[in-house]
Amino acid sequence: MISIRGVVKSYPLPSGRCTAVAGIDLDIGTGEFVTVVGRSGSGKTTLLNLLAGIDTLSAGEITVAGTPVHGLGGSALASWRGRTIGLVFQFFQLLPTLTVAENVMLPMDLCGTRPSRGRRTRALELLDRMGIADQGGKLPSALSGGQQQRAAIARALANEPPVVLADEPTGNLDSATGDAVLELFRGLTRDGTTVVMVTHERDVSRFATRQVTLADGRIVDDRPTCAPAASGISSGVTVFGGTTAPEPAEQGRVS
Ligand SMILES: Nc1ncnc2c1ncn2[C@@H]1O[C@H](COP(=O)(O)OP(=O)(O)OP(=O)(O)O)[C@@H](O)[C@H]1O
Repeated sequence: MISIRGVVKSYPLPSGRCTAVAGIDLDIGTGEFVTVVGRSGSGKTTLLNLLAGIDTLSAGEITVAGTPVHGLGGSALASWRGRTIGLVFQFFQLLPTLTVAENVMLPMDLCGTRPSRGRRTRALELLDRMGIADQGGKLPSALSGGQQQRAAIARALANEPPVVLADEPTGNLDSATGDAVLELFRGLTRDGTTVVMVTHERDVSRFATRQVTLADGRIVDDRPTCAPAASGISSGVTVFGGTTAPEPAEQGRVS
């Protein structure tokens, strides 16, 4: 699903060049749940941004779902990203003036996926799957941090992307709510979605299938984890909404 070959990313600085990614080769298969860990400044976010085509390569090649990302630009890149990549961020990045349902509809609006009548239905289905069906009409600011991240994940899934890229998605959540997010990602992989997640937390091996460690822009470790088989989404289980993420724990989250 993802092929990374000889990837380098450097930034010009007044004092010289900063090499954030210093030569990475990596293959990630369909349905893998890969965590990318490493010290601050090791190049994790840069690598994720390169995968999403948010940043441009200095050297090398990246192919995602059969498309050479390095060969795309402008509207073709934006269209490809909208249909292929679901992005999840630490601070949710929901548009504050749109309702939660409208936020989830946004990727479909931008990419023209589904007839416009079907977009709201799809958004409400996704919110239901995330356990926040009753929050669709509210503005994001009315939701807890955990609920906002569920909404952001619903938005990321709107166009049924084969790849989800998440940058510290649990960094702003308490541990129970964060675990529920990780459980959700694990459930997605059962349906064949590939998940790559940057995290500072090393103790996520029970959710992910593989852990890649970066140092100074290079891979210094790449190993399978002992995560049990994925479950959840495809079996119809609501990952959130009280079954695996009890509300009392979420009330303690940072919002
Ligand atoms: N736009 C930029 N211009 C110049 N240098 C940059 C830029 N973006 C990142 N860097 C540098 O590249 C290196 C890698 O940064 P990156 O954000 O990828 O690391 P990270 O592992 O994600 O760090 P953290 O865990 O703190 O988020 C750092 O030295 C950073 O200062």
